[in-house]
Amino acid sequence: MNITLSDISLLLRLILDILVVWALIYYALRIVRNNTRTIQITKGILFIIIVQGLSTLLGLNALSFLISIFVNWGVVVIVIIFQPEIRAMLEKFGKSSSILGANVSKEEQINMIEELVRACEQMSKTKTGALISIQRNSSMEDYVHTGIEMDSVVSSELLGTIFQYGTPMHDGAVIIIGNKIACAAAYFPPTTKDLPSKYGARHRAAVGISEITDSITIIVSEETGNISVAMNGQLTQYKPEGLSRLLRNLLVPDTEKPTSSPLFRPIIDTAKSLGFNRSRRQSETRKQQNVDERIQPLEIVDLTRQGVNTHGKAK
Ligand SMILES: Nc1ncnc2c1ncn2[C@@H]1O[C@H](COP(=O)(O)OP(=O)(O)OP(=O)(O)O)[C@@H](O)[C@H]1O
Repeated sequence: MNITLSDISLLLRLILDILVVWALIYYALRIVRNNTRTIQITKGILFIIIVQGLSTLLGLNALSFLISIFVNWGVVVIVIIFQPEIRAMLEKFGKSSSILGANVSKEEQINMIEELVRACEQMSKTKTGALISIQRNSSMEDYVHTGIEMDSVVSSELLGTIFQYGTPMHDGAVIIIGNKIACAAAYFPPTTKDLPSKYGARHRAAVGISEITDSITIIVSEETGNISVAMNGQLTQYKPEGLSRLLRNLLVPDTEKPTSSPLFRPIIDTAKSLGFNRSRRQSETRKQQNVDERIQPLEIVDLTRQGVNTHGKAK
């Protein structure tokens, strides 16, 4: 059998086509899964598609006509409704890692984590409420503009001062980009999910921002002093040592590996954010390590699962 160059080219194009479509579906499903709003809207769209199928099958022409008008305009409606999610997805594809983007060295990043964890530990002891979000691949510029803009290297003293009760900037969130505080007193859109009643507006805001960006958001509870982290719509409680390990795992780039050419950086970053850079075993080990760092399993609020009662205990 003769395989020509055009056959190989056709095969490569086919593989590329499948990979791109797969990545788009994978991303879309991830966005839908992590956000109650998108789950509800997707259910609505599926319902309309089923009704249209049935109406065509049963010959209900008027209903079928009405739905077809709706479907024709549906693309525009979907783009408008999903605008924040589509934007987040495109930014994720197009932007390089915030660490690389902000040109932060490994030492600076480690120093930022140490200062941040020290601040959280101190605020936890004094029960000072805090909400701190670290930008990763998705841009948080829009949220920076809702607060008081700053450009200061992260230090535990500065974070402690910002969240000091009664000061003008203590209300709202701090956003960290690279190793700098980009703003204080920022507003995050709260989640629409049903959270256990012990979680108030601060935790809602943290979960909300974690649903629409890939940020890491740390909450220190004013009520209990507990430190929690919101990521991908999930809230997990950590001890300071666990928090430090988690942040190092997620934020400190692996410098032993050779750095990639700037041309391929966006592709590699996207692949990394999709989890292609880690072997399954490495990712399992890290996951396990993070699970071990959690303060206690019963305190984990897995918001993607339905079986959570009002005390935050998984059924
Ligand atoms: N949408 C928001 N964006 C940013 N910060 C917010 C938002 N909503 C509330 N906050 C912050 O959370 C504070 C109120 O927290 P609240 O006590 O209601 O929440 P909580 O989750 O019960 O936290 P805690 O355990 O600390 O009491 C506000 O003073 C404000 O600083």
